[in-house]
Amino acid sequence: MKDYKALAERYAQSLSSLYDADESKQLFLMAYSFITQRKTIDYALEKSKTVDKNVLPKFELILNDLLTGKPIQHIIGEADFFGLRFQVNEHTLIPRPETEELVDWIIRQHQHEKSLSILDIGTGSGCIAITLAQHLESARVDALDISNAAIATARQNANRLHVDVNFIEADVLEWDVFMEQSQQYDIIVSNPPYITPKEQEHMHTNVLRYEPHAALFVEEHNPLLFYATTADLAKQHLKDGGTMYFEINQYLAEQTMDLIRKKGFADIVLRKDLNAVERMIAARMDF
Ligand SMILES: C[S@@+](CC[C@H](N)C(=O)[O-])C[C@H]1O[C@@H](n2cnc3c(N)ncnc32)[C@H](O)[C@@H]1O
Repeated sequence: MKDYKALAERYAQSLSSLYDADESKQLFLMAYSFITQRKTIDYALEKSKTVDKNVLPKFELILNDLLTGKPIQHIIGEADFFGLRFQVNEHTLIPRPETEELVDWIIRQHQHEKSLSILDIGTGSGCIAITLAQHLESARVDALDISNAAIATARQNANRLHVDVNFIEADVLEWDVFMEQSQQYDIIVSNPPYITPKEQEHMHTNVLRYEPHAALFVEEHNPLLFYATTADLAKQHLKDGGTMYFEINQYLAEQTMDLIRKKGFADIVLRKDLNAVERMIAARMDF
């Protein structure tokens, strides 16, 4: 580990200042390239020039964060999602590639429809809501989350990306109190918390240490609570012919399908992600 750090420092000194980006980010990328071996030393050298000595302390900090396993996205404060760059922090889940697949599915299904109304439940960084608003022509998008801090971050992301989304701070479990009957949607989508406490032991410690637990975990005795709640909400607030989309827990795929069936939905489709894991569901109301 120590040699590794020394090696990274040595190469950081000859890091290029050709980039316009923030120096610490350059240094981070250098260090990261060594730590992950994703980029070769040749790549680093090709970009090399002498780096200002004043920057080295920053490099130390970044490198130490990396060595303790802090996610890259939290170090640079950004994550890529569907070709867009989102600000992320300790209050928001880092958007995942599986969720990009869910969004891709929705866009392909609805790209030729105009004036869609969409509700994203548990928006976090806003990645689903903002990406859909950007890709689906003239869509009107509402997005809710229980976390005030997540909503603030999502709002900043929408502003930075020049996308119009109506953010609502609310607890979805109380939807029947705050939602007006007139709010009707073509699409209701949710990537809710779905990990049971028992699954924690198989999870990477960095996820447990750095990501918001309220975004990840449900209670052991009621792991499908958010799916049942959203299905009830959708029965009242999906337009005739509207579709509900979920990201799901792969270990609870059958139970989630059963639940949605029992709630009266039809045309239920279970879809695998690129890793062949049962990861998402679409369903229509059987009116
Ligand atoms: C798995 S994260 C998904 C974040 C984002 N949509 C994504 O796909 O990256 C679940 C989100 O649900 C929110 N959440 C948890 N409990 C909630 C509740 N009762 N009502 C509304 N949102 C809730 C969390 O704050 C978190 O942002």
